[in-house]
Amino acid sequence: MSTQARVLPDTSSLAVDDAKEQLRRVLREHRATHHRHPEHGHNDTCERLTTHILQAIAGMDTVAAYVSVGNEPCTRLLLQQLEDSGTRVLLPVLGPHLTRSWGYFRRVTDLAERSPGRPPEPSGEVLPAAAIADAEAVIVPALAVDRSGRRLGQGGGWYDRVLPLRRAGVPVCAVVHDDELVAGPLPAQAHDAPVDVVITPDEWFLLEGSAFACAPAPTDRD
Ligand SMILES: Nc1nc2c(c(=O)[nH]1)N(C=O)[C@@H](CNc1ccc(C(=O)N[C@@H](CCC(=O)O)C(=O)O)cc1)CN2
Ligand SMILES: Nc1ncnc2c1ncn2[C@@H]1O[C@H](COP(=O)(O)OP(=O)(O)OP(=O)(O)O)[C@@H](O)[C@H]1O
Repeated sequence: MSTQARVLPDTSSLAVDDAKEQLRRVLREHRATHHRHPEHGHNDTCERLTTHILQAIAGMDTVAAYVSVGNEPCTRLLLQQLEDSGTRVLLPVLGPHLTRSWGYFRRVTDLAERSPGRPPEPSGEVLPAAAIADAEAVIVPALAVDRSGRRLGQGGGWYDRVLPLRRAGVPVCAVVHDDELVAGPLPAQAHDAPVDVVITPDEWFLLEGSAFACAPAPTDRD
């Protein structure tokens, strides 16, 4: 199956910050009208996306992920399945002024909005930003990603600041709706970490040249 990628406005004449803001506006509007999650349960799109994420992180014991909200691609079915398989999952916990901390996922029913306007968070010990070093892969939200691995986030710089703390060679896996995988090029700045893996309900793939893609394939003895 293949969904038409969104054609984004040409922002090449704008300063990078302005270009990002304009694209975020267009992408958020599109998301709000085209990507609804069922009120109860999950649909085929959630299931296909979950299957692809699980394939990308196969064999890993600890990953960092996030709890999807609103019109974001669904990660809640994934969390349910990771709970069942006993995979350890770090989830973002926002401190004062949206500072970057983590908490270990316990179970789906433990997740709760701990402050208004913030994504649901786990209860339990709050770990420092550097806890991302425990993760073997980091699953990140994005508004769009291009086929060269440039990622446009929500604009808070949350991931830009925390991703440099991951261990060397740990893949960043961006999750987007099918039509948010765009031809690009998306605007990018020096602080924007390129992603190693792109995951949508339709497909998932490694970006050529990523340290992850170059890592030796696991053998039966590993
Ligand atoms: N599901 C999900 N979780 C995520 C992200 C995301 O994009 N999606 N993030 C991606 O970066 C980080 C959180 N980023 C955030 C950035 C701003 C606000 C925010 O402004 N919220 C309130 C104010 C809350 C407060 O100040 O206490 C608001 O909307 O008014 C929340 C989360 C980590 N977790
Ligand atoms: N390492 C950093 N240190 C300080 N400021 C940063 C850093 N990385 C990003 N920023 C700032 O954060 C703001 C948002 O950055 P940007 O537009 O790249 O967000 P984004 O990548 O879309 O968001 P996110 O990282 O939350 O997904 C910008 O003002 C940027 O200058």
